[in-house]
Amino acid sequence: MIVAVINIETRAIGRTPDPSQGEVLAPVSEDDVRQALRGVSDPDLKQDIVSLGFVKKVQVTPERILVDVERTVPSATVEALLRARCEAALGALGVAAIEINVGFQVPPVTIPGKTPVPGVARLIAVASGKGGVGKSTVAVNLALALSQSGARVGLLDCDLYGPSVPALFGIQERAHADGQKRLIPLSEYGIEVMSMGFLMDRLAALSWRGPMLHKMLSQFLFGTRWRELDYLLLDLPPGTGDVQLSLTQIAPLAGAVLVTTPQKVALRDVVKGLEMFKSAGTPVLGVIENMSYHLCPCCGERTAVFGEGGAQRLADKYEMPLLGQIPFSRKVPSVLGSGEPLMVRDVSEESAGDLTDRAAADAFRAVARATAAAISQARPGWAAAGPDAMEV
Ligand SMILES: Nc1ncnc2c1ncn2[C@@H]1O[C@H](COP(=O)(O)OP(=O)(O)OP(=O)(O)O)[C@@H](O)[C@H]1O
Repeated sequence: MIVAVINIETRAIGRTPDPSQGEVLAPVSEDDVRQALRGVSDPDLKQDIVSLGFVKKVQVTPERILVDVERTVPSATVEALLRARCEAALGALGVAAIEINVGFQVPPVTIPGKTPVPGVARLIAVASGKGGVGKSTVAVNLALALSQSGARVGLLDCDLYGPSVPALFGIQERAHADGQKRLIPLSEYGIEVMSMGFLMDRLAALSWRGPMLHKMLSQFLFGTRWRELDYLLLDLPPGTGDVQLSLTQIAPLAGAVLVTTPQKVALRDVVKGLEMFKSAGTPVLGVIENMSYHLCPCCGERTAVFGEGGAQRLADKYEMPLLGQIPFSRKVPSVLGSGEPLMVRDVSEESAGDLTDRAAADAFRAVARATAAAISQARPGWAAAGPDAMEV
């Protein structure tokens, strides 16, 4: 009994027991390990990893503790940090070797009344109230940033009348169908991409009415051979027209992000998008403010060209997160059409990338992290079908 008391004290102060003083560590149990890991907070979700259900396996022998941690958000960016936090928490247990494996699995979401998209775990709509706010640019770079964080990502260009994703990726090829008449997405920089631009002549004008648009969107979503994607991003046309309404009806959206600039006119139209998603039961993950500010490449001085704080005020008013602020970047527009989005370019100082490009790339990475965290906790279907609607 006395030994046990000494042991508890020994663990609590985190030092190696001294056998000459009669200190012997009692065998560490799985419960001890889980208890210690309750003190480890997930860097993105800000909750302890045990309550989040991320601790999947604990194995304890007198010489070694093995822990498998499986997150629901891509882990590449936080793997080392989380491993270090776990090691620090378990170090006090006094076992010689500690092995922590960190991985992730994005669990698929099923929304009652909506057909799942084969091969896709979570669909995220990228929408804007106004045209020209940089929605497609954000969608492409967000897809790349998510992919760089370890996720398998696809991008569906839902702008049937004016597809811009092929130009942003620099894809000239046409898409083909397989033996079962399913469209095969094109692949660029590790992203699976499908767009109307891969099926028709770039210059051909399309004039379809609602039912035809609906049919084409269904074909793109359910008739494309997506290959085990964690996230499929849908780049919506601006506004709240036929395509957006069709998509909110048929696509099992796990969430939506709204892209805006800081200008009043753009912000005002974001609210319409917000209402549209709300009435469809699609959680709005947050707002992304693009062209937020300009950084002087020489001195780093920040200028709010279109005004300051607009998206933050909107986010506060409608109780949604501001997922990030993306500054003007010289490399974003200059590469339009050349097929090299900012997130695949080397913008390091050594390669003569300037401050504005590095700031934009950092902002896209931060937006991707915030979006992945938000989608992992989103509860689609609540507004439409009540809190029990979602099955994960
Ligand atoms: N952060 C940025 N810095 C500099 N230029 C940008 C930035 N974001 C977007 N742009 C430029 O703004 C223009 C509009 O961008 P984009 O085509 O992505 O907008 P959009 O909202 O998708 O437009 P639409 O929906 O009307 O097609 C493009 O020339 C693009 O290069």
